Formats: sequence, C-alpha cells, structure tokens
Amino acid sequence: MIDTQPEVKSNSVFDQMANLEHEQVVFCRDEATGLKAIIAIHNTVLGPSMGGTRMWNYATDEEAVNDVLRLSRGMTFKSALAGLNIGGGKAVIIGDARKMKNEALMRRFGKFVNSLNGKYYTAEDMNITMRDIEYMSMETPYVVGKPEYMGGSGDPSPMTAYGVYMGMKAGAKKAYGLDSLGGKNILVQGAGQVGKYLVDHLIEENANVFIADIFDDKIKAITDKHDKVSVVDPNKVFQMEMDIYAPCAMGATLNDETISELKCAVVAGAANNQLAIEEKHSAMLNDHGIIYCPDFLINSGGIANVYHEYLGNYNKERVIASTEHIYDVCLEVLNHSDDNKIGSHEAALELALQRIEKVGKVKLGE
Ligand SMILES: NC(=O)c1ccc[n+]([C@@H]2O[C@H](COP(=O)([O-])OP(=O)(O)OC[C@H]3O[C@@H](n4cnc5c(N)ncnc54)[C@H](O)[C@@H]3O)[C@@H](O)[C@H]2O)c1
Repeated sequence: MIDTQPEVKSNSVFDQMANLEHEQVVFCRDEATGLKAIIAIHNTVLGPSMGGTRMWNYATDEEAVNDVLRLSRGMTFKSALAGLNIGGGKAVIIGDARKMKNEALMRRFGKFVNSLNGKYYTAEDMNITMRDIEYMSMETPYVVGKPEYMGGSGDPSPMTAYGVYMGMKAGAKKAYGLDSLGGKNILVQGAGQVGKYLVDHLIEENANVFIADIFDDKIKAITDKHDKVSVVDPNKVFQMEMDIYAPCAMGATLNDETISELKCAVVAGAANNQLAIEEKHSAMLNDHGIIYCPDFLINSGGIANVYHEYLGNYNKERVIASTEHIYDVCLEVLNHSDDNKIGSHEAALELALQRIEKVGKVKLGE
C-alpha cells in the first residue's frame, strides 16, 4: 500500500516526518543575518538529496514546515521516476525576499548546506536568483544550477518547459489517439519562466494558446512575441472551455471547487503539488474523465538538467534526450493507471516507488 495521503493534520514535526517518511529535517537560525531556514531531506536511497531553495514570506512556521516537507517528498518521486540517481530534498528560507535577502544571508545559508557534507544539494527555486546561487557557491560546493559563466548548466526552466510539452503530447495521445497539439485550445496559467517557454513550443505546433497571469508585464512579454496568443482573466480560468489546462503558476489549483468546474480533456502543467489533496483529487479527476499527467513526472526536465551538471561534463544533448523520455514514461503511467483502475498520480507513485525499492536493494548489495 503506498502512501498517497500527505495531508498532515498533526502539528508535531516528528509526526509529520513519520507520515511523509522523511529521513532528516534541519532547522537553521542565525542571529546576525536574521536567517531562518529549514532543510528537509526526504529520502537518500538512490543518492544524495537534491532540490531547490525557496524563499517565501510564510505566515507561520508551520506553513513553512508543511511546504518544505511536501516539496522534498515530491523531489524523491520526481527524480526516481526520471531515472536519476539522486534522492529528494528541498529547503525554504522564511522571510520577504525583497526586504531580507542579501549576500550575508545567502552565504550563511550556504554554510548550513555545507555542514551536511553533500547529503543535500541545493539549487534555485522561487525568489532565488543566479546571484544567490553564486553567493551560496562561495560557501559550499553542494550547489547546482549554477550560471553558465561559472561552468554550470544555467536556467533549468527551458528544459522544464520542454518536458511539460512532452508530457502534454503524451496526454493528448491518450485522450485523442494522436499526439499532435495543432488546433487544440490550451490554457497556460502562469506566464512565468516555464510558462513562456511552454508557449513557444505550443505556438510552434499551431495550438490555440490562451494565457492567464496576475501581472501585466508577464502577459505583455508573451503577447509582444506571439500575436496569436489570447489573454484570459486569471479569475476566469476555470470558466473557460478548453482542451488542455496547463497549470504553471502555484500549487493546489486542482481542488474541490476547481475540478467540478474544469472543462478540459487533459491537465498537463509545470506547477508542483497541483493536487490539493493527492488521493482525493486524483480520484475526482478520474471520475470527471479528465486525463491528469502527474506534475512530478512531467516537470522533471529541470532536475534532470541540474543532475547532469552534478554528474560533471554537462552535455545538453543528453539532457534533451532524457527529457524526451518523459513522453514514454507518461504514456506508460497513463496506461498503468487504466489497467489497474487507479489514478494516474498513484500510478506514477507506484512506478517511482518500485524503482527506489529495486535499485535500493542493488545498492544494499554493494
Ligand atoms: N522553473 C523550473 O524549472 C520549475 C521546475 C519544476 C517545477 N516548477 C514549478 O512550475 C511553476 C512555475 O515555475 P516558474 O519558474 O515559471 O515560476 P515563475 O515565478 O517564473 O512563474 C509563475 C508565474 O505565475 C504567475 N501567477 C502567480 N499567481 C497566479 C495566478 N493566481 N494566476 C495566474 N498566474 C499567476 C506569476 O505572476 C508568474 O508569472 C511553479 O509552481 C514551480 O514550482 C518550475
């Protein structure tokens, strides 16, 4: 029986760690810089844990704990399913990035990462820039996603978008029998780093693209480039009739209210933790006849990119080939879901857990 219910009701950190099966959680505090951060290491069976650092102004410490635990767990399954030999980890820095972030804070955080001696590799996530990556790198070698001028692999977002595009095509193949996206009405929610590159692929394939964002400048950057893209009010996303919904902004957009409103055949997007409550909302999508391409499966292009940087001799062609494989794995997951009458989210988790278990045994025999 796999754990597909990460909704954590207890306030005890140990209960939450036990529920989500975490190995280690590190709380970091520094008086001088005001740093408050949490590093969560979920699982290191396949290799050292890896996942980005997010800076966010959490309303409560509990909210930060919940976020870092869910995100790090997602990284374990994402990397396992992508065939990478790394485990799942993630970090959060608590505070307003615009007010608190500076060189000293980021370097102090880098020192905390270093103290784990390579059990956790960090990278960028929300509100962490290439400059911050540089600051962390001054204190620790356990940083990936470094800028190209530092010998790193640069921004992972284009590869994430490419993987989402591959997953979306697999979803279309399952829904329509053909993987062509030409003529399909596709709504991209979130015109950010991933959204903008995803739109490029969709336009190239002659899809009818709709975008929604809460910031006009993000919309303008895309409509200036592509005159065929239509703009949708971000509050009216779920009232629109569409073929494919691509959530590329925040998590939990698939919930009780939205799923009953959603008018599409396929959901395929980049956002992490799209299902508000995994088991419940995965089943609800199934009941509504909507094909759900699991988020942690199709948004793994970015982690594959930084993984190849970590291996050394970064080779973009290799990463592209590995990201294209998302198409096959997504179809395998969707078929596994059909054959076993389980949600596609559970099907993806099962395949990820199978790999961790099988490879884990090989590693034990080393
Ligand atoms: N960047 C990557 O390589 C990567 C990898 C894996 C997963 N993800 C996930 O994909 C999602 C997008 O990542 P990103 O790097 O493009 O982030 P981003 O911050 O560049 O873009 C997010 C966009 O969503 C918009 N947005 C926020 N709230 C919105 C709302 N209510 N309605 C519509 N738009 C809204 C923001 O204005 C922004 O333009 C995130 O959930 C991220 O965790 C990103």
